[in-house]
Amino acid sequence: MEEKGAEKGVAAMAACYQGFDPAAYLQYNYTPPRADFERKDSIVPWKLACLHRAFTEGDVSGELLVDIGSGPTLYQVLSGCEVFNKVLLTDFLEVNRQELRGWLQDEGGCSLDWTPYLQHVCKLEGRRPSAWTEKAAKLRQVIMDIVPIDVHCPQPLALDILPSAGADCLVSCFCLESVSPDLAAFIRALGHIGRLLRPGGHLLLIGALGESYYFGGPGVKIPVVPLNEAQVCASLKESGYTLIRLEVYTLPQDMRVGVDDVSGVFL
Ligand SMILES: C[S@@+](CC[C@H](N)C(=O)[O-])C[C@H]1O[C@@H](n2cnc3c(N)ncnc32)[C@H](O)[C@@H]1O
Ligand SMILES: O=S(=O)(c1ccc2c(c1)CN[C@@H](CF)C2)N1CCSCC1
Repeated sequence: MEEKGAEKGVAAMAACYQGFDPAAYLQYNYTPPRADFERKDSIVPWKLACLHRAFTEGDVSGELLVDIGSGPTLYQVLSGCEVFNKVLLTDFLEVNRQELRGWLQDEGGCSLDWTPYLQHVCKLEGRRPSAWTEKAAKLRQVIMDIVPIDVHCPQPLALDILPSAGADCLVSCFCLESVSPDLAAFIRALGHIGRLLRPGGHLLLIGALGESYYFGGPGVKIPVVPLNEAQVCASLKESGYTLIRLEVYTLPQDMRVGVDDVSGVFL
């Protein structure tokens, strides 16, 4: 009976995503006030700096970086694309894969101008902001494919996608807690994606704290598993990960703009 309940919850989540609107989602989360590069307490500089440090400090390295549940966004691989020769983007929805292909083909077919993000990461790397065109070219060069994924499947990707050894690094942002009907499904999904990773590989997991819903488009209210720090740590441990570092950012009041009820972000 329990299995049937889990399958029903996952199916209900998939149904919620049928109305997901990439352009609206980008507008809600990746434009000011949340994405305000002039504000010192904006979440963007913090998030991009965390990703820059994670990809450049310590021993995160190798050949293949896989982004789990990319959605229509690219910020999460702007540092990693300088460290890995191959980047695989993945998402459950064709509308998001199409949005990413639009950027990749560089024919104006995407809903958000990622230039400020590219310029900011160039600054973090000690390069002049005008090097953003080189970074964009680098990212287009290393993205090997944009493929379907389902983190609720024990085998989330098609069998022939990854090398037999697995990926050297996974990054996943605001995905698992936003697609899981409950905490048990969140933990199972952590285990499923862990099987894509080679032994000793790294997972950079970014997510929402205290969030119970978000809008994936006008009127598209999507339930989220509300997590606290302790649940994140316990879930990682239960699914076989060794936690290296956890950082938390508390969203300023004026960044709570009605598109969700998130209170913080962890990485
Ligand atoms: C909140 S968005 C996160 C997007 C992006 N990573 C970001 O940082 O903004 C959650 C993403 O998970 C995807 N998704 C939905 N169901 C999924 C599933 N079963 N497996 C993997 N991804 C799924 C959605 O299509 C959506 O792009
Ligand atoms: O932290 S954000 O404000 C952000 C970005 C994306 C999301 C949320 C928050 C909370 N709801 C999630 C629903 F899944 C999606 N942010 C937006 C600017 S760039 C860094 C990430």
